[in-house]
Amino acid sequence: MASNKLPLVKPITFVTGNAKKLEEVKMILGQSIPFQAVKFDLPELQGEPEEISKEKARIAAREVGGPVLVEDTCLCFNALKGLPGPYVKWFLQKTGPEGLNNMLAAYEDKTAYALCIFSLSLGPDHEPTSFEGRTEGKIVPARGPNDFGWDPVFQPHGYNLTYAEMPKEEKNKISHRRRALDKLREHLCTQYSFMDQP
Ligand SMILES: Nc1ncnc2c1ncn2[C@H]1C[C@H](O)[C@@H](COP(=O)(O)OP(=O)(O)OP(=O)(O)O)O1
Ligand SMILES: [Mg+2]
Repeated sequence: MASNKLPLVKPITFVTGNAKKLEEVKMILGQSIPFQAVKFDLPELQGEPEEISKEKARIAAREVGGPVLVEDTCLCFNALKGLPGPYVKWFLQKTGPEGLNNMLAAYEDKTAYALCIFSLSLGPDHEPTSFEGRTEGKIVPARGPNDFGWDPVFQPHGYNLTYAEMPKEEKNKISHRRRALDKLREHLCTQYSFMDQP
């Protein structure tokens, strides 16, 4: 029976400058989607999270000349109307996780959400499609190993542990990145069939 899925030349190239991010994506996707990784620090626009992610995908598709996947992560404080959001990387570099917690000292509301937006582009002439995952939680004084970003100060709702204190498998079951990747996997598996390079 003829399949009505679109052919997609594999693998998709995941472009990121962040080795830890790549590690999580590999753990979550396993063998379900054929992809390879390229280490490249893509320039990032200022603006709304989805547009930042899509623009990274457009640039990556031009660089790679084929199907690419990129991701942009935001940490959004409700008391600050969503800031630092996509700029959390630069806040973190200057202040460390503890500085992020201190930023909320003046506010009663410590709630926050982690937002992850993957963008898939099939190539330089294609408009990217985005997949968003969001996990609600709150910002707490840092606890747990400080080896990935703001993990020590983010405690997801329903847990007594921060992302940093949770076993990796547990974090990857509920994380913003997991939720976004579930949507991406569903999209790829229902719309495309993977084929080898001609
Ligand atoms: N799951 C996570 N847990 C904790 N910190 C994270 C997580 N994901 C990302 N971060 C950190 C890393 C960065 O400091 C910031 C997100 O910025 P972002 O631009 O998405 O990453 P990046 O610049 O390190 O990689 P990329 O090259 O893919 O853009 O949040
Ligand atoms: Mg980045």
